Amino acid sequence: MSAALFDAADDVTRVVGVTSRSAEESAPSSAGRPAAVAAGSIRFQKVEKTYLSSAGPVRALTDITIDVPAGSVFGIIGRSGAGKSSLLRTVNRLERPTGGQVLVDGEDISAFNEDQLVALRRRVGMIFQHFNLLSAKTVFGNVALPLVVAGVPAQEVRTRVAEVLKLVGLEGKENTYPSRLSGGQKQRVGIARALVSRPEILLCDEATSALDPETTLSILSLLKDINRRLGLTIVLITHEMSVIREICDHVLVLEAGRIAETGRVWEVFGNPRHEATRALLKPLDRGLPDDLTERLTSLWNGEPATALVEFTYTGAGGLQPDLARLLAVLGDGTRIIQSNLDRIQSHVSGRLIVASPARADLQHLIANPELAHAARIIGYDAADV
Ligand SMILES: Nc1ncnc2c1ncn2[C@@H]1O[C@H](COP(=O)(O)OP(=O)(O)OP(=O)(O)O)[C@@H](O)[C@H]1O
Repeated sequence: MSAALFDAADDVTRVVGVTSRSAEESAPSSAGRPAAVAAGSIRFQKVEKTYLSSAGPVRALTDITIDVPAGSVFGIIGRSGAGKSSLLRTVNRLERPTGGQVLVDGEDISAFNEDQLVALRRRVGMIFQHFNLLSAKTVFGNVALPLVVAGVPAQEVRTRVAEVLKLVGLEGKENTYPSRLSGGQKQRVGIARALVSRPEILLCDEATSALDPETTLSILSLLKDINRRLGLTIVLITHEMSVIREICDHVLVLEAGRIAETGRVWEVFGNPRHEATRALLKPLDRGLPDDLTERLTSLWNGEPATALVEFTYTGAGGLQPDLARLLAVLGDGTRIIQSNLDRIQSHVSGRLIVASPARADLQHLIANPELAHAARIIGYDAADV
């Protein structure tokens, strides 16, 4: 989220409902939900968003239609300015679409009045990149805030805060102030505050972007754990494919406000179709080392040489690198040079590069659909690579 564009303190105020009339029971959480719709489902239907700025209209979202299954972890990724924040924030009406509808549990939230919005924001929790904690309040005070605002009795507040602090691993930190916490602990407080209202949906706005890699992994694993244990839907935005790979079931790639592609994570990783997706995946692809690239020739002169062959796996149809089969086809002297394989949602995808003695029929031998989804000779080296 572009910090300059939004007032983060204002966001958290609206999300915990400080400015709204307090009444936890103001509108029943499932009011109006069609019987067949699972709690925690979201449908974006022809969603459009155009901002009116002093420089003229800015079209942020165009024709977004997609379902977020209840109970899934759904990642939205895209380059800066692609529209991720704009889309995420329509789910709790921090942004209002200028066209189309957002349905939460089958209800169109665009016509919600103030009371319904208060109830919606209890069903849809949110965490932020910069945590947005109140520095003058302790961990307990921050986490308790949404319940206190909602007029929940003190004893129940204590019970529920203790419950969520245990869930996020912050027992014993109740009386600590945010300034004494690490970034990861602050985000755990943010998660606890979002969960204390027992939401069906958790929105994560670049929740790990301000954290180091190790803390990022611990927060992602906490989110996955919460998703599994509580069954709540998680929608997260990120600009890092590694975050998507780590915890998401489904991914939506946005490009200039439109859907570039979408699908299950293993499908999109294994066979990225859009240029924007391939660019986002690039940092995860190690590529061939320079020392090898520089030595390779594209033509073979028939003399003894080594051929470097790249096998590509998309994860489709259960096809995996089978070393025995590769050796049976390529023969003795075949060695693995580099592997860029990933196992996502039980599907193996990526690239395997092997060195094999050059021979005239090699191209024919590797074009075997039982070996890989695609295969190509990268080049030849007269010496042994
Ligand atoms: N309040 C606003 N007024 C005017 N333009 C806006 C506003 N909010 C967002 N935009 C514009 O809408 C487009 C999408 O912005 P958005 O913040 O949704 O993208 P993003 O993918 O989340 O970007 P980033 O990763 O940089 O946070 C951008 O062109 C942005 O400049």
